[in-house]
Amino acid sequence: MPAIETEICHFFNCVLYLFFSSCPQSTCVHLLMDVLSFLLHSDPQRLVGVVGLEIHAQINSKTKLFSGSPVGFSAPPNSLVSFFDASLPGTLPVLNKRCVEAAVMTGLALKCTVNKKSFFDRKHYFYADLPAGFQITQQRQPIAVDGALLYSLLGGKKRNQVIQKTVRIKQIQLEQDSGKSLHDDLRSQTFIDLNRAGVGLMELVMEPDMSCGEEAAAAVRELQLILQALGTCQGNMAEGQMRVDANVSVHEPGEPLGVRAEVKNINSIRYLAKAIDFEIQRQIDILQRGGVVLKETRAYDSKSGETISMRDKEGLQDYRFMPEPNLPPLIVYTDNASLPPGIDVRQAVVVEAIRKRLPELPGVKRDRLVRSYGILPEHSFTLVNEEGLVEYFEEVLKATAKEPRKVIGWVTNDLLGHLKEQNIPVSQRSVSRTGNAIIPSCLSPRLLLVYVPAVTHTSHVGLTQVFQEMWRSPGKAAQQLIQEKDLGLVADTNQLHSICQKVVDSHPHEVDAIRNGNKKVLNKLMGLVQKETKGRADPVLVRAILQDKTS
Ligand SMILES: Nc1ncnc2c1ncn2[C@@H]1O[C@H](COP(=O)(O)OP(=O)(O)OP(=O)(O)O)[C@@H](O)[C@H]1O
Ligand SMILES: [Mg+2]
Ligand SMILES: [Mg+2]
Repeated sequence: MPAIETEICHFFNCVLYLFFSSCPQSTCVHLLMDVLSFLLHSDPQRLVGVVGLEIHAQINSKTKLFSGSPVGFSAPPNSLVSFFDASLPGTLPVLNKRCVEAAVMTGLALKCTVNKKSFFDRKHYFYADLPAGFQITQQRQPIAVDGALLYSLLGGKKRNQVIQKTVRIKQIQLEQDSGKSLHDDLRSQTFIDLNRAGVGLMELVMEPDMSCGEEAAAAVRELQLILQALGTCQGNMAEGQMRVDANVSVHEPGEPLGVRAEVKNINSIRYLAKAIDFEIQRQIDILQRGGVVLKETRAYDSKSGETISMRDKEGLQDYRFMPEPNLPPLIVYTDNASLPPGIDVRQAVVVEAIRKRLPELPGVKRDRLVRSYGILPEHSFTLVNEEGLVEYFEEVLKATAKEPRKVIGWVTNDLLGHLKEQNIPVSQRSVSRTGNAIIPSCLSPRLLLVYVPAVTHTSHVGLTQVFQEMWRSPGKAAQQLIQEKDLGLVADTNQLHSICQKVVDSHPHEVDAIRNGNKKVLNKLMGLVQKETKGRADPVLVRAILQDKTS
């Protein structure tokens, strides 16, 4: 709060104090004073949002965290359930090494400290899809702590300035997923599907370092790309493989954090941004009206675009955490040299061995693309954002030996435009919707090689036309379309001669300029010839003819 405002508040406080302290009913009065003083100190105009995320990422593993049942999304209900998943008495957990390795790898990629020793705990709550009545999680000492996620936003008027941000990762804990409740409203029945019960989760807890929906969305998108690059989580939010709880509060900068409301289980990045921005505004409105923000759990309703109260969090807090008695401490080893004698190496989780397997992460990939190909940073974001697009871009570059800046324009505008229009992910480019060869052939660099020389060397015009025709006429080969639609390169010397002559005759000033040594003007004449031929004239021939006619 600026000095002058502080002075004013202080003055009012003194007046209030003098006024009320002379009154007899002092308790009541002090309460009133507190409220008034709060209202004077808090300036709702200066309130800003604070966001901290908890992200549940399903571990990409063939089997569950503590049982051998397979993991699958759309299997028939209760077909992937072992006795342990159903919590039958006498069953015991057996830790899945693959899940531990996934959490360690994710921790390393997010610059966390990996705890050599971590523990499993029971978190008790009652819900029909949790047959044991508790979830095995890591409350006391999780597997990884104190990391950071670097992410970027596109800012500026044209949204082409890359703004780098960081959010701290408090911890990554291993835990079990719960089952699913399926509600049949018509018959007022609830069915339980335990296929998901016991699937391995990584809960990533972020510090409250973000301030709005856009930042949270960018951070979650970056995390999703990282997890997908690592292969530790498939990251498909629509299938619930990544679910986000958004903790939101508002406060005045420099003042302590406000009371948080937790918007649970958001399963789309777009909704995440909307839910957070709605929630920030809702809380600001409450404070501006002089109200109080409740500590509660809320849900996002995508239809109305609002968050709705689910339950009061205050009363819910007693999870009765206790150490999981059926699992020993989880030990991971720094390197092979630190393995104790007699241990089965195949059973051990070795951090340095996992570090060596870390792939190129999205941030590093983007930097490399900008450095090696001279493309714009925002284009590197587009490439990395679409699964398979970087590989495709590099294939095209290699096959055509074209300027990277040209290829990027074609790939990001034409190709992505068409794929988005048809709602086809780039990664599925080899799968044709129409069942014929149009998509793979369109997107194959080998095909580009076939038709690039046949269309044009200079502009994308011909190329784009062929491309569009191929989408319109599935199954037809590029060469066939070039002939049928007359899209080929105009290389007929007589025809080009007469077009060039026409251009030369109608531009005597330009011709004089060239003859007087201003060779750049030749480009203008070349442009005019291309205009006449709709960009399909062979530029090498045109240049030669024009040079001849203007010499
Ligand atoms: N004042 C605040 N405003 C916004 N976010 C906050 C605030 N205080 C804490 N957070 C965020 O709330 C989250 C707390 O997560 P944590 O898992 O520690 O506890 P929890 O939400 O109480 O437990 P549960 O796992 O049962 O949901 C963190 O992501 C943290 O950044
Ligand atoms: Mg949590
Ligand atoms: Mg929480």
